[in-house]
Amino acid sequence: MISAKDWQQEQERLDLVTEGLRSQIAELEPEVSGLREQVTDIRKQFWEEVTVNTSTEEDFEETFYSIKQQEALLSERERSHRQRMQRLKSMKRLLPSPYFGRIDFQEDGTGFSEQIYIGASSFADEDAMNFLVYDWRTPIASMYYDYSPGPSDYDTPGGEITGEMTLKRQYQITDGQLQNVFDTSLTIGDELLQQVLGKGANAQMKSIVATIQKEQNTIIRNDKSRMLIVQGAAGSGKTSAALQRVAYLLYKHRDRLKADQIVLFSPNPMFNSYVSTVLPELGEENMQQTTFQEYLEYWLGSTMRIEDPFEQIEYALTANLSEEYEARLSGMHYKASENFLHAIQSYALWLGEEGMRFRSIQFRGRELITAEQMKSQFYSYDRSIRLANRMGLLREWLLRELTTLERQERDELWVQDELNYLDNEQYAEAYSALLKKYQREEAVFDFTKQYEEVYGDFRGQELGEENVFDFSVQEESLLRRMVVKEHFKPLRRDVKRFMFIDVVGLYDQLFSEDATFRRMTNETEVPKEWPAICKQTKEKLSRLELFYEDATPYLYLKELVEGARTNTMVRHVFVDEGQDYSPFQYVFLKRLFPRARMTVLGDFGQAIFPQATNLQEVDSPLIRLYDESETSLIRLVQSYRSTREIVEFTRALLPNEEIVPFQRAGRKPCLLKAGSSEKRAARIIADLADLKAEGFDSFAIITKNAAESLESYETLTAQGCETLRLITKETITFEKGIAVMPAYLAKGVEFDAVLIYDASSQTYHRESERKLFYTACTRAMHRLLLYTTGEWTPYIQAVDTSLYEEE
Ligand SMILES: Nc1ncnc2c1ncn2[C@@H]1O[C@H](COP(=O)(O)OP(=O)(O)OP(=O)(O)O)[C@@H](O)[C@H]1O
Repeated sequence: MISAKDWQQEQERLDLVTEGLRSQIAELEPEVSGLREQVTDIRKQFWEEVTVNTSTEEDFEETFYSIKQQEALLSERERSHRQRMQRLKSMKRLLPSPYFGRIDFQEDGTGFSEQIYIGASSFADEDAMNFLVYDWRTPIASMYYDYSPGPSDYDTPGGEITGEMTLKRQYQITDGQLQNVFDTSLTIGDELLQQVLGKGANAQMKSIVATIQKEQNTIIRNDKSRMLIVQGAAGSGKTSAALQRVAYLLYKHRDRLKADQIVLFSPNPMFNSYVSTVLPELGEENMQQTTFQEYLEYWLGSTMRIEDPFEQIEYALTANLSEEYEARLSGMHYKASENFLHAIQSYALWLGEEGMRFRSIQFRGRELITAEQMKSQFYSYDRSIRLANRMGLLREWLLRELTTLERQERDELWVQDELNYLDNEQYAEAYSALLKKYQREEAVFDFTKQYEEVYGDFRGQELGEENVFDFSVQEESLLRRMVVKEHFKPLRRDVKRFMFIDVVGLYDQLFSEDATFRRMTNETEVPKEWPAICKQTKEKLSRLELFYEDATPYLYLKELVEGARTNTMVRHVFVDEGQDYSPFQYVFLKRLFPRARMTVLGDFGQAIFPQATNLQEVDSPLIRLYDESETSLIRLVQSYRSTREIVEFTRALLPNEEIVPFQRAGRKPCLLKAGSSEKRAARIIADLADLKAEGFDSFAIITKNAAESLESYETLTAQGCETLRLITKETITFEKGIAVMPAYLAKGVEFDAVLIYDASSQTYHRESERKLFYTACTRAMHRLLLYTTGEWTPYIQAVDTSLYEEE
């Protein structure tokens, strides 16, 4: 705590800043609403004031400049309105708590020390001469996060500034009143962090600006790496740092980077709702948010049914052990591997030489162009041309062929039949087309005359000898052309979309017997379950369905053959829960966003999907995705979410993970063995009531899979537990209360208390499920309670007998 005198000085300064904010708000508010009216007025008058006159060239020019002028005026007013509006909003946001930190810094070579107050945004006094508050993202503010009092420095566009930090202070301010002031010698005082972390969980994630830790700050401000990889233990603040980083980038590059040029790939739609308030809280717009599944659906959903990752994990967790299961699991691993990625790349090269598969173009039950014709045309192109480019040439060829075939088709009998059934509208269309054609041929500009002539002809009147335009002959030929053209339209559209390539067949062909597969792909390491994997994949394909593990390789192959799509607008891609993506998916993202930098955040300790990628191993495909010189890896080991007691328990579940608990004390986890399922339910209900009475209000009953969620939901409800919320993969909003959910949906989110419904050895015994169990337990901030009706899962190594209770 600081002295009473210092406290008083601080409160006086706070009053001064609050007063300054109030008076500038009062000044700006009427201006902003005035501007809003002006802009609306200009919009309304826009067309009234502009008289469109195109009689002469000068008139036209005048009109053009008048529009331009109005437009410039409007956009200037709008810009100024936007800027003032933003200033007003940021001042209003600052008002209750204008800053959270202060550093006193004496720059080398100067004889005085400057007081830098740091808050969520900048605020200057009336004449904009003095900064009363510095935005946390300014270069000078970085020292607050990076240094303790003593020698310190920061980077500016003009170079490094060095000096001495003489004071570092933290504030808790509510409604313009100082609540707490801490002087700190640590980088960021533990006291403030203790207080923040001790609070209850929210339905929405909070911003951490006031307590960003040094290592998190390096993530937030990294502006060099093309690829920034963050491997961080559960609760180490990866998601928090990612969102602060978005806010930082938007601030630093505000003149050229907009929120919609940043994309976040999230683990599930509910997560989107969980993180959606952080950026608005910081005065920034939200970035785009999506899931990889959405992307797959977008490109493949119209032709194939794609299993989603949750269906896949449900299978992995619930299906009975059998040969088929082993094969599917082995397939999941193999299809997500780099080996398979290379196999597909080699397969594409092989296809450049032989084996390409096409779908013939059918028309009225006939084959217009056969697959064989396409194949021989395709392989007639120069082999040095890239596969996708050759495919482009073939597409051009097909379109030309269709033009020829379309012409030939006009004399077919079916066309005559169709002519007899044309309706009035189609006739009218033909006449209007004829009219245009006639106008072009005659090159006459007298529309009236033309109309009369054509109209006359329409009524059967003769045209003069010199007018040789034979309308009836022309009419029939035009109608024939129209009819055939209409029928050929879908053929052309399909050709343009590369529908003539048999991608299903190409992917299917890949799953050939061992020797053929090796020959086509140069692959040496084929899983021993290969025949069964082939059978399963082919069966699925025959129904135009794809396993989740097949969807990305399938799309990858499709793009190797057709050419890849790219999005050059996006500049930053964030991948949260990055361990859950396969090498394929990363190659994809790199190709899809060629101008973007990538930030991947994840924890291999929580890798619950079979397609997992290790983020930090030297030979991790992620580390090799971009050039080594462009790649940075940052490790976070300190865990902030859970109490020390919970972290000590959870880290024993994963002996190889490096996790350091933050020193926040709480109750030890409680392991309760109940005599029956009913007794367990009764105990859970009683525990929930106690936890509520203690003041907690966000709870999760976490289960292994969806079936167990439903069962526990029903059992607990039947025994009188009300207001339970059953979370499924379709749930899109995150709310407080008691949620019942499978562990894989609890990824990335947190609760005051977590209750593991069934921690028995019967439910969790496979080594592959250890990380799932760990993920579930690490969702707890303050309390962790585990229940069983049988033996405890072997992952629990707790020797502390005081944790165990029996009913
Ligand atoms: N510097 C910080 N100051 C205050 N709170 C923090 C800080 N860093 C992390 N936290 C808090 O710790 C909790 C966990 O953070 P976050 O969800 O970002 O971690 P994570 O690494 O993404 O976790 P997980 O991988 O387990 O999903 C959140 O409540 C967050 O607010």
